[in-house]
Amino acid sequence: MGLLTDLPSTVLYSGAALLGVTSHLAVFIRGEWHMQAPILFWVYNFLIIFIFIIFQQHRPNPFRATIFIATSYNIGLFTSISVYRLYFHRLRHFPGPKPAAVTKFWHVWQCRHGKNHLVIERLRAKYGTVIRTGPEELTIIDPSVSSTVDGPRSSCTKAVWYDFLLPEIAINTTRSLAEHDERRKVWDRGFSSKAMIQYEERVRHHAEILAQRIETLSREGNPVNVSDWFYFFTFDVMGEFAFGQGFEMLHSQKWHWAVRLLRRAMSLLGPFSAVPWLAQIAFYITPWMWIVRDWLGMMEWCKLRMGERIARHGKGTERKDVSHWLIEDSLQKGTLEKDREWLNGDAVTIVIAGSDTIAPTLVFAFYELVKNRDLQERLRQELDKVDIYDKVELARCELLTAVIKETMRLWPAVPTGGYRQTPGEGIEIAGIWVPRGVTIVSPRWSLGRLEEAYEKANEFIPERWTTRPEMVRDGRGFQPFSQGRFNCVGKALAMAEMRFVIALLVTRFEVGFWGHERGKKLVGELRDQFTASPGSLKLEFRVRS
Ligand code: HEM
Repeated sequence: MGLLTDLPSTVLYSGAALLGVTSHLAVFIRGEWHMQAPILFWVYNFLIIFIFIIFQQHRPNPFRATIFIATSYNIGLFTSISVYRLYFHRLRHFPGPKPAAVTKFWHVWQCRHGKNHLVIERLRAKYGTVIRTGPEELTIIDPSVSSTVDGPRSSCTKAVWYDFLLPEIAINTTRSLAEHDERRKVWDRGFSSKAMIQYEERVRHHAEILAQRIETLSREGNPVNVSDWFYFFTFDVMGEFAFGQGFEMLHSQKWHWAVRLLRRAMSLLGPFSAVPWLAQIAFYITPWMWIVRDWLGMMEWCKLRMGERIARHGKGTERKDVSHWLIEDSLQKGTLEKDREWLNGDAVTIVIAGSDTIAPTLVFAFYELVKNRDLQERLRQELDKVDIYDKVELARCELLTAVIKETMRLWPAVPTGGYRQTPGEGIEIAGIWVPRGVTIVSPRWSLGRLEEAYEKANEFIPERWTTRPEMVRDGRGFQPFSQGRFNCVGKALAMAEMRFVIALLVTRFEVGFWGHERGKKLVGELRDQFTASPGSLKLEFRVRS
């Protein structure tokens, strides 16, 4: 204690700065620390209070001395981190903004309006294909990346980002390959062709309600804000698949409060997903705060619904939904109580992954169909020739599938997300050697707009997927559902759902922009918060005679 109180101030502050440098070089330089962030936060604050108490008895101005000591430590720590990341780090030779190499906070600031897709586009224009977008992160905009990091021979894992939601755990957030593969087997059972038939019936039922609602609005001479209605539809469907009960938004014609919470909480993923350690601190230390409270409130709501869903399992009233298969597996293994966190997390996954992806894709598909009325008419002609209630016939409609694919290319539901981490031995990606432990970002938004990969890349031309294949110069980067072990388990359901909704609405209505609407808000207010969150789009649906 004497050492701390008797030493001259300059020696004390220099010692604190040296301790900062040492703690970086000896401890923090290795491994991942984001999950320890809450503990580190408490230890740091506890030590500061402790030093202040000691100084109170021995220093003339204890408060000032404590602040100086903390500041000296911080300066030592952050100078060491910055110098190391800029001049000695394994990624120092990669181009990119210097502040991004020092701290992820640079990216947080750039994404403060939820426009990561545009931030990356600006960086691509300035730095080219490979950009260091974080101290340990490379964004690589090359069509070959997906097959390298997600292909069958890849041993890449999911990156630190996926710890963002801990302690909740779910199939799409676990970073353990073994745990993921085990859980995936259970999920696959829930998406067997037998299970799919039951889901599709319910999708159709809800789509019919959607069409009726739209018809009522249209007959009353009202616009249809598809950025609301397509979300009402998808959330109602997925709520049923997760908890055996929808959110009833198609009936109430307004947002369910839990979905509102969920969507507000998802906005966290826009700017803050770059710093998962900050999210951990917020979850543990400030659970009462603003969006954190929304997130935790939404999780609690899902937990309660899942509890009710489990209670209904096996009773005569139960309808087979995705949760049925997850609960059934836990019951068979006798691990229901142990698996509760998985079941809660997976239920949230069903709702978010199933709704927040299909809804924006439908919104943008209709945006493109109203921009190009000739295309809409050609699609209608194709659909008028088939029985849209026949799933197989619908899947054979080439233009319909092409419209969906082209929408997913230009307006991907997951615009920049899907981060991977390079394995222990490092890996060659797009002809570059990337060392171990590096986060790889391969943004679909930018890949879909690569002129090297697509002729007239910024134009919506569905024929590139049918009669004009030469317009796809390099299709390897087109992975809207991802590929390999982490690929989308709901892909077939999603395609069937989107095909049916588009077919139903296009054959029943003629669709145009409402009034002076031209989609300015839709695109201008589009936010990238892992999934795409579009602005509003008001359309006019006129019942076909
Ligand atoms: C347009 C519709 C959809 C698109 C574009 C889409 C896209 C994706 C993508 C890109 C991934 C990989 C995410 C990552 O790497 O972190 C993914 C995973 C996943 N999706 Fe979808 N998805 C769609 C619909 C659905 C539906 C309807 C469900 C059903 C509940 C679903 C459930 C999942 C699940 C559970 C995963 C995690 C799979 C795993 O890690 O094994 N998705 N999806």
